[in-house]
Amino acid sequence: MKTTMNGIAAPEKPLLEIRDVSKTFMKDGKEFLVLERVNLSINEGEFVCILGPTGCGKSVTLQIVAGLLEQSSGSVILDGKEEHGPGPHKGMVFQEYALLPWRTVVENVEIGLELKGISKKERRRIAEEQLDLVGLKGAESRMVHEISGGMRQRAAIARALANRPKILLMDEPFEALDALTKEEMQIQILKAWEKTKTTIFFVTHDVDEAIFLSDKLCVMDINPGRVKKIITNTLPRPRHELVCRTDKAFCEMRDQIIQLYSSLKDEELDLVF
Ligand SMILES: Nc1ncnc2c1ncn2[C@@H]1O[C@H](COP(=O)(O)OP(=O)(O)OP(=O)(O)O)[C@@H](O)[C@H]1O
Repeated sequence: MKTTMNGIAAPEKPLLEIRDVSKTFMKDGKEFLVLERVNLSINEGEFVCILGPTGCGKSVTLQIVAGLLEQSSGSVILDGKEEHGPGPHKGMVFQEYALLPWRTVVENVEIGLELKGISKKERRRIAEEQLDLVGLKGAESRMVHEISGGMRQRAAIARALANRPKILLMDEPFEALDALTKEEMQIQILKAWEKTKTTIFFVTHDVDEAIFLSDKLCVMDINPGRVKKIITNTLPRPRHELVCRTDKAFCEMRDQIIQLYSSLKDEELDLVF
């Protein structure tokens, strides 16, 4: 809860509302339900992670919010308006970096700005600012094939942030990286989030990553994908040091989530027997 200047608690404003979203796909000529009445609200400036076992529908949920998939029922409200389809106000970062190999790093970051018709000088200024924010100062003129996976993902984040999106949607963005680079990237995204105050909706199946990054965790159940529990993250900020992963609060949250996961397995066993 934020406080106003007179010290009175102000209600937080939901930026994104996923309301009763269900999704079915066709499989072998039959409909199968992947998401069942998913409800989730994300406040402006919040960092929310969606977590759950493989196949529970995390990516499908994110793709519906991104406008890349259409829900079968329910609605997605962004900043008070019902959303249909993708748009520049939704920045996206996926596991694959999707950078254009024939462009330099800075030219990749400028793509969205170019489409918006921003002048060359201004888009270069914005792109360089974003590259600096993600720790890529000095790599502006390098080609994509000349930089590491971690650097490519930084460039992809800079490109998404350059458009000043209302929300940044990230689907397991660090999964393809080695363990050390993944940890560096987690710290980097927290720093970028703190500076830009961008709302972030982040998909992961890595419990430690979700606790380290988020304000709120949405744990999903499987078959069909549903919201099992929404947990407020009690781990103090700032969290720039990985050592906070040994904090009591971190370990308690980890235990809580692991217990939730084992209850998902029990339910599946209940169904089997
Ligand atoms: N375009 C599609 N057509 C048909 N089925 C799909 C499609 N996209 C996803 N699915 C199915 O929907 C279910 C949920 O997929 P989703 O990718 O959202 O899972 P996830 O929770 O993100 O898993 P993971 O952690 O492994 O990435 C899976 O059974 C998947 O096979």
